[in-house]
Amino acid sequence: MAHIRLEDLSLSFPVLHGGSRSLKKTLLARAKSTVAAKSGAVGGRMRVSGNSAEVVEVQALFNVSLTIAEGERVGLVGHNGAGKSTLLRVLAGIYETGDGTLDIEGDTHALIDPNAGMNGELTGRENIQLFACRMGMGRVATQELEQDVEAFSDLGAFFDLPVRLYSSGMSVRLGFALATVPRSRILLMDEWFMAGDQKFQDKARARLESMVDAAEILVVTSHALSILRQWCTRIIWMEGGEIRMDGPAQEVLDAYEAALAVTPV
Ligand SMILES: Nc1ncnc2c1ncn2[C@@H]1O[C@H](COP(=O)(O)OP(=O)(O)OP(=O)(O)O)[C@@H](O)[C@H]1O
Repeated sequence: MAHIRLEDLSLSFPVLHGGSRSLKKTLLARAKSTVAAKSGAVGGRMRVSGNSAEVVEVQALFNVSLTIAEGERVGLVGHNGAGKSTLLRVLAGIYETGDGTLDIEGDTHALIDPNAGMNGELTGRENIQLFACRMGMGRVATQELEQDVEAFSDLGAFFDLPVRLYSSGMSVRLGFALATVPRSRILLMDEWFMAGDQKFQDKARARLESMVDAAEILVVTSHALSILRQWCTRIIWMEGGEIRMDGPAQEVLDAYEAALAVTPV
């Protein structure tokens, strides 16, 4: 049975080294008042590193423990910098779990970066062929993948031009079409996957929904609460790197929306 278990995970990023004393003082003073402001906060906690007084670090996650069982569709909500994307990256294995433990049963697929693995000098088609080669796919499977991505991304002649010439929206089309091909038991998804122009978004939504239906566990981060209400059975509300509330989707989203209504953003 697929599951995710995370115990006492804390993760911080160094953001300022040495010298700049006045900047360090300003950052720490600001951080103190931001954390105190609770739901109106932005970003993780800032503190002077325990190892070196010369390093200021952002505590992106702090003592996070959770268990996600098969069949659960979990949405992550919270203010900007609350730690949602960092948590998603930990679950995807992109960040190491320095403190704490992570136990995952089931293969994961992370829809986090639309341009992951893309080479700007190669054309869209060549990038797809390179991906197929890395995945050890045979000739027929590669051709099918190429046709699928070409049709879905709808890039016309640009499919055969170098990716560095694409607009950001065109890159999203190619990245999305490719990233949504593999199927896995655990699907981790950042909200940019719901972006794009309206025509593409409608097509993308249908493709995503079939992926979500096929996955055994979904963890998605989004500020689009209507999508979370539609897709999720459970919501984890993050605040300053910690879990503020975790429970049934409707209950947590109602509480979150009520907090947003009384807190100027
Ligand atoms: N690579 C990094 N280096 C330094 N600090 C980082 C890095 N990634 C994230 N942070 C910091 O960690 C904290 C949590 O960031 P994270 O991206 O997880 O927030 P988020 O909840 O996804 O925010 P948003 O809703 O704005 O996308 C923030 O204070 C951010 O500044």
